[in-house]
Amino acid sequence: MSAHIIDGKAFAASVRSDVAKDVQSLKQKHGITPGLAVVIVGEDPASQVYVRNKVKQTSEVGMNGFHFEYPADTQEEEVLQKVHELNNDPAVNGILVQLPLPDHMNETAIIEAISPEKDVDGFHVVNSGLLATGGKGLVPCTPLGCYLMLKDHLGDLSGKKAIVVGRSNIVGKPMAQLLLDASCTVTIAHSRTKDLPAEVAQADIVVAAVGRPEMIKGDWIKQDATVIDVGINRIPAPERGQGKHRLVGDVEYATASENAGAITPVPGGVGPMTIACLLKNTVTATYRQNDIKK
Ligand SMILES: NC(=O)C1=CN([C@@H]2O[C@H](COP(=O)(O)OP(=O)(O)OC[C@H]3O[C@@H](n4cnc5c(N)ncnc54)[C@H](OP(=O)(O)O)[C@@H]3O)[C@@H](O)[C@H]2O)C=CC1
Ligand SMILES: Nc1nc(=O)c2c([nH]1)NC[C@@H]1CN(c3ccc(C(=O)N[C@@H](CCC(=O)O)C(=O)O)cc3)C=[N+]21
Repeated sequence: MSAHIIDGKAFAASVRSDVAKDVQSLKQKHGITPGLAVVIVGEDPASQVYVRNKVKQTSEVGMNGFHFEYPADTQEEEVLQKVHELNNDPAVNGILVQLPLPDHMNETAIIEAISPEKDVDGFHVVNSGLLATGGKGLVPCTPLGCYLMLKDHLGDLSGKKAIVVGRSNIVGKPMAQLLLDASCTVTIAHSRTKDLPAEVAQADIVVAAVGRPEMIKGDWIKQDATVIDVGINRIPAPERGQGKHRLVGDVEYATASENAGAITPVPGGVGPMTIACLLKNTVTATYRQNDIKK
């Protein structure tokens, strides 16, 4: 059996269309245009596409976008200064500082400088704390996108066995938290996990967030499991011409599709949903900052 392909690109378009409606209503009823500020330091080539898509889609949904680029050798103090300025700017409802930051910067210090109400990435310790304790904060975009796709495809998730491979603060941990909140039985695997194939084989839901091209093999996947592939890996593709690359996920897609009930492709799966959820979080933040009920 060949798996159902979960179309993240189409789902993201529908999330953005809902966001655009909210933006319209905020403008018409309240005279507010949500604003998203993006701060980028240095030139990480993998981040460039992401940033381009963000800028384009921010204006497509009718929001204001503010874009700040700094060279890689900028002092941390200058970025902190900008974050403070954006915290105090009423036209800015959401702030995203693109990661990774150059090595000489303290990533944590910069993230914690963002006002939690404007932290549309959901990386601030206040927001991760709220997520961990069932509070109402802002949820990191990538896990939120994965969760929305799972809910849309499976409906009730309660009692399902889920495995999250990867335990980063930005993907793995918040993903596990969301699955736990949805009453899944959750395993979090990482580089020290003893028998990863055996752990994966038990799961009804597999979320792969490792950052290693196609490391989750297709024959590990339980029959009819739902597979969400967060990985975005650029690998050489000489078959497309000299120096060309292509994107692959963390899951061996062709073989996993034979076992899985449903699977997200790369590209066209989690990536577009991440950006859609960033816009969604910006609208959510705008409602809350202005004390408006949706
Ligand atoms: N689609 C999207 O919107 C986004 C995609 N990504 C992609 O998702 C992937 C993960 O990102 P991120 O969480 O930031 O990555 P990190 O590098 O921060 O974390 C990777 C995790 O994978 C674990 N890991 C590494 N090797 C193995 C292994 N052999 N077996 C099991 N676990 C392993 C690590 O374990 P340990 O903790 O033990 O070291 C770590 O917890 C990347 O491909 C990234 O590009 C990221 C953000 C957004
Ligand atoms: N503060 C911060 N927040 C982030 O959320 C964040 C970040 N920093 N740094 C980088 C990672 C990576 N990330 C992606 C989002 C969308 C796509 C995306 O749209 N991908 C398309 C493909 C794009 C292409 O063709 O290259 C897809 O998968 O279909 C990719 C990567 C967000 N990240």
